[in-house]
Order: sequence, then structure tokens, then C-alpha cells
Amino acid sequence: MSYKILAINPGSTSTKIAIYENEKEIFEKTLRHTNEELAPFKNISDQLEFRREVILDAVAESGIKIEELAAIVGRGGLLKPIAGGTYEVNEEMLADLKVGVLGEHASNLGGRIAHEIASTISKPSYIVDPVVVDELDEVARVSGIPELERKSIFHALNQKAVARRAAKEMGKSYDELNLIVVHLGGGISVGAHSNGRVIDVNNALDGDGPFSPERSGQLPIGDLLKMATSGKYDLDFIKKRIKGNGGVVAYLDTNDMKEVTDNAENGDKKSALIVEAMGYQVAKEVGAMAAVLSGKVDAIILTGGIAYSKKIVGDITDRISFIGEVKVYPGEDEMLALAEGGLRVLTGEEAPKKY
Ligand SMILES: Nc1ncnc2c1ncn2[C@@H]1O[C@H](COP(=O)(O)OP(=O)(O)O)[C@@H](O)[C@H]1O
Ligand SMILES: CCCC(=O)OP(=O)(O)O
Repeated sequence: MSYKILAINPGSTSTKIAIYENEKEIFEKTLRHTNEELAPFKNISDQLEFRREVILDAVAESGIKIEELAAIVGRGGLLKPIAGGTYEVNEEMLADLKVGVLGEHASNLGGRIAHEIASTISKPSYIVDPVVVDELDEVARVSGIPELERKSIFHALNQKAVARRAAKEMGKSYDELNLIVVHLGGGISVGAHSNGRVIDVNNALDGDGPFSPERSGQLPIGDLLKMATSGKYDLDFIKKRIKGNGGVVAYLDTNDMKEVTDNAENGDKKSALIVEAMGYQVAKEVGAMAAVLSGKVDAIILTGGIAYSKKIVGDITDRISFIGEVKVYPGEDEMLALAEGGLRVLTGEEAPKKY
């Protein structure tokens, strides 16, 4: 039996789409959205119709008719915390994606657009391993003050996809391994995967873990409070320093780590320091996750766009190779992971979960 599945992955500046026939990609396109195109929309939520139409135009270009699709799968967003897996899009999920119960992120549009398009052809829509997959051990939730609980917000889709791929290559099942997975992208997340569960991970969106191309990561909290109450900065500026205009953008005015590593190589000292600091902070977080796993680590996996950088991968590896084997999977496996999640449900291998 053959199933055609449309996968939709909305990012901050692009929407990636792909059509799979079972596990084989038969069409793929990255739809880039310029600042001018997105400027008229006050919130990410308001971009829904615009992105849906460009997706439909691209599918039309592919020559594949919408009616041929067996299901549509979108990247899942900032919903209430849930376990990993494939979820059928339902009314409660749509309402939570619309308001963004845990905040705004382009991934909130994935399930909504999938559902809108699927409804027109009376086919099911799903999300797979959304960014709020929460499998944290209870002990990992304690923040240090009872008013705040640590949250699990990370690149669950890619971390789990790449972890499964590594497990397969190691001749083992994902559920029988202890892995540390590092996603090095626009945001950076470092997860401790224990027998198929991500028992601890930094919140990649909100002031936790290493700094990233556009996020601050963990900050000295007392100094942050002084900054916030100094009268010199408004709240919006400070929020953007944590997410959007923080990390590498704040130091070097670019979120492009290729440009930064090239500049560092060509002798720019400031870029070189930031490149070194990124590797240093990531390695430090890997060390923390090794302690979470009591030192029993089968492999450490580096993935995401920045894993294309030999310099950064080398710097991290130098500091962490004493923990275990380091495996590198540059880029991401998100589109295939979405399609595979949908396929597992269509073939009956897995029942869809209910949100
Ligand atoms: N060869 C490279 N060297 C260094 N950085 C790279 C390279 N290729 C891509 N990157 C960086 O990877 C980052 C984007 O990673 P990606 O995983 O695509 O992001 P996201 O998690 O937002 O999808 C960007 O900062 C980009 O410049
Ligand atoms: C929302 C957590 C996952 C994340 O940070 O994704 P991006 O790096 O794609 O923004």
C-alpha cells in the first residue's frame, strides 16, 4: 500500500514543505519569506492564510494533486506539555495553537495549516513530536524557587529523529540506549535521552542552556534583574535580548554562524571569541547531561545547521570526547521525521495520540 503525505514545517523566515510517497521524498521546496512579506503581520498567528496560500501554490507546481494525499502532517508548536508521538489535530489543539498557550513560535502554524488543507479533502491531519514534548524526570522540573518550574521546550522532532537514526546505525533500538543529543540551530538544545525518554533538556526558547545564534541562553539572573529595573531599557528590549536579538546577534549583529566562523578564520578576534564561547557553553551543557545519565552514555550526537562547522564540532568534541563516542549528523531530519510519524499511523503501526 502506498501513501502520499504532505509535510509542513514552518520556521521563522521560511516554510519547508515536502511530499513523501511512503518514506521516499517525491517533492521538496523551501518557501522563503522576506522581512517585507512578513512585516504586515502583527503576530505569527496572523501569517496563517499567507503561508497556506504559498504552500498550496507550491503543491500545485509539483504536479501532485491535493486529492492524492492520504494525510497532512505539520510541525507541532507551543502546546501544553505532552509525551512524544503522533497526534491527530483536534479542536482543542487548534484552539491552543491559535493562542499559543506556551508562547509564540512559527511551529504553532504547522498543525493549523495541516488541518485547514486536510479538511478540504476530508483527510486526517497530524503533528509529530512537537517542541513541547515533555518526558522530564520529576527531579529535573525543580528550578530553585517553587513559583517557577523548569519546562521542556526543545527541538524534539529532530532530536528524536536523529537519535533513532544513530541507534539504527549502532544496531540497537532507541529505547535501549542512553544518548546525549545536541541540536545546534537558530536555538540550541542539549537533551539527555534515557531509554527513549528525554529526561532532561534545556529550554531552547527562554533563557536556559547555551547561547545560540539569536538567543541568550542562561544569564546571570541578579544582573538581569538590575538591568530590567535600571530604567535604561524597556521590557520589550530585554525580552528580545533573550529571544530574537540575543546570543550571537547581540555580539556580532548576525545570526549566520557560517559568516561568523568564516570571519573568525579570517582573523576577526571578536568572532573567534564568540565561536569559542559557543563551543565552550555547549560542551559544559553536555557535561551536565552526562551527569544526569550518571556517566552511562552510549553516544553523543551533534546535529543542526551549525554541525556543518568543522571548527565548532572540533572544539566541542575536544572537550567532551572523554564522555563517549561523538557522532555528527549535520542539518536536520525533520521533514522525513514528520512523514514517518504520519506513516506509522496510516499503516496502523501506531495509534494516533489524542491531545
Ligand atoms: N557550514 C556552516 N558553518 C557554520 N554554520 C552553519 C553552516 N551551515 C549552516 N550554518 C548555521 O546553522 C544555523 C541554522 O541552523 P538550522 O539547524 O538550519 O536552524 P533551525 O534550528 O532554526 O532550523 C545558522 O546560524 C547557519 O548560519
Ligand atoms: C521552540 C524550540 C525549538 C526551537 O528553538 O526551534 P528553532 O531553533 O527552529 O527556532
